[in-house]
Amino acid sequence: MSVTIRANVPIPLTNQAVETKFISFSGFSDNKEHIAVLFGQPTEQDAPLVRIHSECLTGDVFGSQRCDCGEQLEEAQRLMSVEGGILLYLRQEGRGIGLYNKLDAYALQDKGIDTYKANEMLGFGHDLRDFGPAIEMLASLNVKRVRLLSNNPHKADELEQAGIEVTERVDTGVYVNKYNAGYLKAKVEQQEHRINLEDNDS
Ligand SMILES: Nc1nc2c(ncn2[C@@H]2O[C@H](COP(=O)(O)OP(=O)(O)OP(=O)(O)O)[C@@H](O)[C@H]2O)c(=O)[nH]1
Ligand SMILES: [Zn+2]
Repeated sequence: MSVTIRANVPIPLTNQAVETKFISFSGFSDNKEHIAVLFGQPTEQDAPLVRIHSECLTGDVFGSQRCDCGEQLEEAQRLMSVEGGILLYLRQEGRGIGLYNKLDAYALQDKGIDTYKANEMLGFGHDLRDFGPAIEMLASLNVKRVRLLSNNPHKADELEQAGIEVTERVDTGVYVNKYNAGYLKAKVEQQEHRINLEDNDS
């Protein structure tokens, strides 16, 4: 399994202090358009800040409050615009079930089903994500050590198992509100996400 860089193009972003480059790849086995965004010259750092972010159209683009994805994406860009870093944006919407199915899962959640059970009721696993493409992108960028911006210990495990050293797991902020409180609570209770919901009133 290996991917190669297809294009490496500067794309200036609003309010970025450092240069940003979008890198596309050839050779993903799932044929999806995963992308790496480089802030500054992170590949020259010993262990750059890395965020592996799974696509969430509702949160990332429209600022949905049903999850914390939009805020986490914004935070990653804010931090990386100062210290540099690599944002790996994986096209696996809805933890891999796709947008339409995610909306079906939301409809079930509105009837009181939790986020993981809703996936299962629709006939999916609770999390269908594959972090292989992120590992392949890091390998092709020659990045062997990272500081991982995530509350999800499973992402760190996947990298370590693939031989990429996680020198530090950096917690993201806690973005709880009345619409996403149940979703975040399920992540903490069922998937050991490190999110301190205690100090935050929803
Ligand atoms: N199936 C399903 N997917 C959801 C739901 N809410 C958010 N998502 C998806 O969950 C994924 C969240 O991805 P990330 O933010 O990268 O990962 P994470 O596992 O929450 O871990 P962090 O790195 O701490 O953010 C995205 O693909 C969202 O589209 C939901 O209720 N149901
Ligand atoms: Zn989301």
